[in-house]
Amino acid sequence: MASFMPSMSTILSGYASLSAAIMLFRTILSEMLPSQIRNYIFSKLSKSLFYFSPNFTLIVEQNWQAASNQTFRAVETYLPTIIGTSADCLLIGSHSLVPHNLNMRIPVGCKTIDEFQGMKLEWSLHKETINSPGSHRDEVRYSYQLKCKRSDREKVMRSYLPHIADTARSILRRREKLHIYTYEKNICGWKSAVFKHPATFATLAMDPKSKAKIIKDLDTFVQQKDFFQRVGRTWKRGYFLHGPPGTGKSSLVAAIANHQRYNIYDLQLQSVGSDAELRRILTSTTNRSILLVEDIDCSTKASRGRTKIRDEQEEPDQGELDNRLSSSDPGITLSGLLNFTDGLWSSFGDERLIIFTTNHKDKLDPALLRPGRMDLEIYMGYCTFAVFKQLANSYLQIDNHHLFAAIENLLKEVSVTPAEVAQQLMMKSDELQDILESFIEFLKVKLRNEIEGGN
Ligand SMILES: Nc1ncnc2c1ncn2[C@@H]1O[C@H](COP(=O)(O)OP(=O)(O)OP(=O)(O)O)[C@@H](O)[C@H]1O
Repeated sequence: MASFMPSMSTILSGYASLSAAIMLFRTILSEMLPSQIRNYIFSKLSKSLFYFSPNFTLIVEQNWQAASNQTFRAVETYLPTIIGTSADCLLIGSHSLVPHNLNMRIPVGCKTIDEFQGMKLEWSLHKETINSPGSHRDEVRYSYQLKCKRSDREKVMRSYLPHIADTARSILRRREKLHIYTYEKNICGWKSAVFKHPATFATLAMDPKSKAKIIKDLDTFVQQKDFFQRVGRTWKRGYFLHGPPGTGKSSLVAAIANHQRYNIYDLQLQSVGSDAELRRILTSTTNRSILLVEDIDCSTKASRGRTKIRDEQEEPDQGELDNRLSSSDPGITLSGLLNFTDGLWSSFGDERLIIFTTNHKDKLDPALLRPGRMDLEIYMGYCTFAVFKQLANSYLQIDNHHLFAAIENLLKEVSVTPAEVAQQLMMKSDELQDILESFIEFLKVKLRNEIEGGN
């Protein structure tokens, strides 16, 4: 046994040779190699050594308890900011040919290293295809994996993950591109497109007091996180927009999205088969977004059913209403809809707006508009003189004109929508006088038709 043991002098001489070799190697590196090559070798060496040391893995899946996982979203937003030379492969793409406008992500199976407060953190993206029984379509799920040293685990949880959440939040707040999502029944999910609607509160013509009230409401809402938490309510707000077609309801939604920098989930309730499907769809929406249900009067069995029921009896109880609405044909029930404004909707998500629009408020079930359900009711009406002046300022860049008095008088008598006024003011002529005279003529004809139609 002793014969296999090296002697002390052998160990010492071996140690001396190794030290000399390391010193020589370091001298060669620092004196003979340029600093860039030196740094490159050190970074490769430390990266290789690091690969052997991580022994703790954190997994961030796309969904968390049946809803979209906000940590996944934060990581997805954060990683492009740290992808540097350490990534072995990159996924790139863009929505325009503007130089420097490339988006970067790590592709599935590739790795990138982040450094934070002296820790090395290795990220990778993974994909899993799940064959759900009874469904003809495979489900694809993504997850991020974070590998680090076990000894760094506490620091990762305490400092690194909050750092990712903070960075992602501030990126999302000044996100350049907004998206509009529409629900596609055939893929059972949301399909996104870049949202580029130019409407803003500056271009939207509406009663100045109402406009100021909405802007104040929105600005207050974003600052109320602590308030909602304190009073035990979900951080959400509901707006109900109504008025005739062409009065700017969609433009107002776009102005709100641009003001808040919120994505829009545009939900056509007709495309949703059942309350269960509605719940699934809604839990896959993200925070800081608008859930938009346009033309709610013609999109639910809730509103259609009500008319039928109203003919039969005055106040059906909720259970009866559900049964009637769901027994024959599938679709969303009134209670399903109310569940996402009050019940279910209140139980998940942060910083969300829900907006219903209709051209026919009178066709809606009053239960939808009961106090406490929608926080703000906004009427978008026919063009008043104040609204006309805003449109004239936008389209013609004028604040006054001697023909304004005639227009003011006519607008008191004619029902004309801002969309119609905008169309008239876009008339192709260099002469302001021609445009306004032609607009006056348009109003007179409309007035004549209204009078004749009324007789
Ligand atoms: N209040 C307004 N301010 C500025 N432009 C407006 C306004 N209302 C309408 N417009 C112009 O008319 C177009 C159509 O308006 P918009 O679609 O917003 O009306 P709407 O009330 O949503 O109509 P609908 O009920 O038919 O969907 C807009 O793209 C915009 O150019």
